[in-house]
Amino acid sequence: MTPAARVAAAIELLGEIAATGRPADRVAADWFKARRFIGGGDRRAVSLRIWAVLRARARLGWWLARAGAAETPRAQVLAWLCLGEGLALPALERLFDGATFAPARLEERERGLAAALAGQPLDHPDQPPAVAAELPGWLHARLAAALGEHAAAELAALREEAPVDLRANAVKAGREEVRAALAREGIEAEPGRWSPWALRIDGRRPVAATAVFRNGEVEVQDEGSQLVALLADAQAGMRVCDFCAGAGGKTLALAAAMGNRGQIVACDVRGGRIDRAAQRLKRAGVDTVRRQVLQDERDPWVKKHKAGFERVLVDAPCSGSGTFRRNPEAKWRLSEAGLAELTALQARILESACRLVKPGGRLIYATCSLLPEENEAQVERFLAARPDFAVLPVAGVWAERLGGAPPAAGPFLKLLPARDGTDGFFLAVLERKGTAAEALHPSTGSG
Ligand SMILES: C[S@@+](CC[C@H](N)C(=O)[O-])C[C@H]1O[C@@H](n2cnc3c(N)ncnc32)[C@H](O)[C@@H]1O
Repeated sequence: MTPAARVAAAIELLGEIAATGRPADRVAADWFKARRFIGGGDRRAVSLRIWAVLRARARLGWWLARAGAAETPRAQVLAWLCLGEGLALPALERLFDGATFAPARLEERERGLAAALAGQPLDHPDQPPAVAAELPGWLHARLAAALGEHAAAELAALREEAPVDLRANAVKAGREEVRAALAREGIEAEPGRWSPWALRIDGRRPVAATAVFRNGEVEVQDEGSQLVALLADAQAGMRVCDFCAGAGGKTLALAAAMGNRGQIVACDVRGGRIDRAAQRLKRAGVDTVRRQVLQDERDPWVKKHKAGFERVLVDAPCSGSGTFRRNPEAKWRLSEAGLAELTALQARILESACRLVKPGGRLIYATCSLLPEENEAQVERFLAARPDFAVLPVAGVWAERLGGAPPAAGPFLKLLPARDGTDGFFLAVLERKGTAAEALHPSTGSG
């Protein structure tokens, strides 16, 4: 591809992302799949540019509005080339030259726009805080309030690109073994800060193409996700339910924590996601997982298996506000009404999934959100309705599983990107009162 064709491709792909409203990574994957003639180098260059534009969307929009220009994908890319890549008018005219595969020639008003933006920085002191933080106004207000003294550092971190973490699959190999194998394939990795499985690699490397990935010795997984699975404290021989298993990221880690012994039931309402988990489980050498597609959270399967599990992980559907580094466009798809729907769903899931926990067993509630309405408030509401559950302070679980102390004090685990180097996560461990014997004669009538 010529440099101009790469620009044209970025404009086209951004248009597709805006039009479909689907997650940008999936739209991009489908777009490249339909254009297999685009080689690896071109693909990387186009991807880098569209992610850069998506990450800078609010600031680019602010500059475009100031110049009186509409916020189209073409204008966004033009503004990015000026403000993010430092190109001036002559270079832009060479890219927008109207040749085959190149973007159409610049119009007069676009030349004016480029002249107005040339030499300007992307960040400007007049930008409102929400624009500078790359967040919708309502969400900026909520996150800033929730993060308090951490707001400046964490909101800045959420704007940046996330690191790439790997999880050595303990079912097949130790961390040092995996690290050495990756090094032999040219990928340097450093041990993570918290999880005994974690390796962090430098930048975007083709991990999926390595032999060590293909034979299931390593998975791509944020260190925060690994900690959630470790703190679920699933042990060999236990019966564990992963209620919102999705494509099985945490299921795989739970199985590794259990030494691939015991039984895990991976549930989800999306059958397609669980099917994707099947391939990953096979590659990882995990054979303790049964898959269960649920109609909804109150599927009769739940009642049938009440008090049947020592551990129930609810990795709830959430705003994903702790992972905005990875999905920079997700925040623009979220609305206040959508958030209210999510919190109502989380409450319904907790209310139903808790029935699966044996007396003496644990319900682990996790989100990748930084918003208290999805986290602490959700747990408080649940505990008020279910006095047969009590909070198990996370520090004790952390000390037992990982040694030492969690990053911050408090009954729950809260991970913050800038402070802890992970995605943002929340985790609460709730123990069901009573002993295992009571499981046969549960005293609460709610089933
Ligand atoms: C945060 S994602 C799970 C990610 C997964 N645990 C992992 O580690 O890769 C939340 C999941 O909850 C599922 N979900 C949504 N509504 C649900 C419901 N009512 N009952 C169970 N799962 C639900 C979604 O399909 C989604 O896969």
